[in-house]
Amino acid sequence: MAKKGILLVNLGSPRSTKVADVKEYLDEFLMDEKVIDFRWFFRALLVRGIILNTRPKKSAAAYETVWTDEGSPLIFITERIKKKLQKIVDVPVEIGMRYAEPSIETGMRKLTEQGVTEIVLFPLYPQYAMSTTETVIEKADEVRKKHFPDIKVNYIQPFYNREIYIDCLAESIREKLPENFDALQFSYHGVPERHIYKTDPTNTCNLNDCCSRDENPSHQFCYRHQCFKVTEKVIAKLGLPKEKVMVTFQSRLGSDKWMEPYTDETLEGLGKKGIKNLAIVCPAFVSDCLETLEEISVEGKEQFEHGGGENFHYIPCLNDEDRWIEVVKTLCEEKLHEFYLV
Ligand SMILES: C=CC1=C(C)c2cc3[nH]c(cc4nc(cc5[nH]c(cc1n2)c(C)c5CCC(=O)O)C(CCC(=O)O)=C4C)c(C)c3C=C
Ligand SMILES: [Fe+2]
Ligand SMILES: [Fe+2]
Repeated sequence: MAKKGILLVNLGSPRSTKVADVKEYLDEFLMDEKVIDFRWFFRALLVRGIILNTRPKKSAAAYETVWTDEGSPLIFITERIKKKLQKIVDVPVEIGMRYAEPSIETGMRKLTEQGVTEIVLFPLYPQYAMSTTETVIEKADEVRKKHFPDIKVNYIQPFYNREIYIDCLAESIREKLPENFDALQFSYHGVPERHIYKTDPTNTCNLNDCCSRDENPSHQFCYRHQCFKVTEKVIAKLGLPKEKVMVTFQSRLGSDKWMEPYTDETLEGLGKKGIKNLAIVCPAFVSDCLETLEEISVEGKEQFEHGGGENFHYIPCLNDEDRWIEVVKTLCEEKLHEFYLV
């Protein structure tokens, strides 16, 4: 009789805030062809010849500001999600990171050591992107074929449009919204525009109005559409007027054209537009991490205040909130049942 298990997969963090460890992590991350999508030679030239000469020091200093006694927030929050989920499901649960440790291989090994032969793998990203969902699935397939050829893996799809997730996110935001705010900003992690074109098998997305349409063949693989959809559904639940809401994209890297508008430039300009009280949320991330705790809560606040803003209110990610753990459980159980159906 097959034994089932759950593997929760998140992005991963360096093992410590030492510059050498951050460099090793960034090397693995940025040398991933699904992240920097150039041929190996040009990727290595850019990453190892340019980025890794300066970025590790800067990133290590940033990690230093968010690191705690428990380590990287991204890792210990994923660990907490695992522990809470384990209490309410009756199959083993492990975590694995796309980059660094504990790796996907480590997570799969821990599951197989408990006798698991069928894994439900959950990439913890609400929206599909080549640099997140797709690279996780590719890596997990590679690991499975190489080390665990006899196990089956079933993947949970991006859940950006699932009502249970939207309800959960909307409720979480509602509870944390300040009494008075002039605008609510949805800041999603950006991707280069090229990635969206590249992963559109239908060639019907031109990164224009089509991403906001209710129906378009490209939506299943369009990160931009999926960010807009989450925003649209959440503000409908919250009963907020569109005029009070903004969507922006953060964390760009390099000189390519990334999706616009950019979060940092927007934040600098809000004060002059009369937005003095801002609430901001980052729904591309289910757990708080460097990109929310440092880039938004600290740097973003400074950018907003520099531009004349007064009250900046960061709304934390879902992290290990009980209502979110229930959503994780439901999505996992749906996939666990698919195993019974085949
Ligand atoms: C949530 C989805 C994410 C997408 C899409 C994404 C794309 C993407 N990221 C980079 C470059 C960097 N991202 C970094 C950190 C980081 N990115 C995500 C998530 C997405 N990235 C998370 C959760 C984190 C935080 C990790 C942590 O340890 O807390 C970093 C490292 C930090 C830094 O130096 O700024 C880089 C670099 C690219 C190039 C990209 C798409 C092409
Ligand atoms: Fe689109
Ligand atoms: Fe990133």
